[in-house]
Amino acid sequence: MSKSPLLKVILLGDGGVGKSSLMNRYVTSKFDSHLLHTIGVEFLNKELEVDGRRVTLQIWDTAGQERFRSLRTPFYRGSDCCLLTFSVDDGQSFSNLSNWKKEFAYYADVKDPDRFPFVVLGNKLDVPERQVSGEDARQWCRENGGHPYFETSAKEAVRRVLAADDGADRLVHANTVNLQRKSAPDSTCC
Ligand SMILES: Nc1nc2c(ncn2[C@@H]2O[C@H](COP(=O)(O)OP(=O)(O)OP(=O)(O)O)[C@@H](O)[C@H]2O)c(=O)[nH]1
Ligand SMILES: [Mg+2]
Repeated sequence: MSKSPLLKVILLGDGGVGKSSLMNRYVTSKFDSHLLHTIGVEFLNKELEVDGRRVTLQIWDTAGQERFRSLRTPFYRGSDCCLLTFSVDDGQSFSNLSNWKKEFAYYADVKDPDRFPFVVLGNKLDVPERQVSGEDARQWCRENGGHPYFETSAKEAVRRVLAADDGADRLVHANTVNLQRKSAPDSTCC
């Protein structure tokens, strides 16, 4: 049998917006409220079936803090999809999306960023003090290339999984993001 195609997906966004938490949530049901900042990059592979075809999703989690810039940028090349992540309780992380997009396009050598499959994630939906509305985020996506937008909560997702769990020690079967989908104005994806 032929090897399943590899899809490289990279998570970018300010330090602390929850990139590592989202990646951890995708693999196990763990949520750590005292997670340490990532240094450099980490990745994991996940086998998926999309429309009847097996693919290997290779998720790259990067360090968002400015001081780690030179450690993360060499890993942008060859990405098939870029997840631009901000936190809905942090307006600055939302304002920085344009910078993340530019940084990615430059180091990944993307010729036409508006045609590249970026997906925008607004994380920490569970936090009550929201600074960025869903409408603001959707507007940014519309004006910057029509990127799909999903609201997420690494924390709430894990809570729900644990609540639904009957106590068996099992792995989470995470939702998959449909990269073909053009826009999803009201979608939430935990
Ligand atoms: N309330 C809440 N807290 C979250 C959520 N996701 C992450 N956090 C918390 O936010 C903090 C930062 O999360 P990380 O996943 O380390 O953030 P990061 O984007 O990987 O940060 P860097 O590695 O520095 O780039 C941690 O204390 C997490 O527990 C969420 O959905 N809700
Ligand atoms: Mg991290």
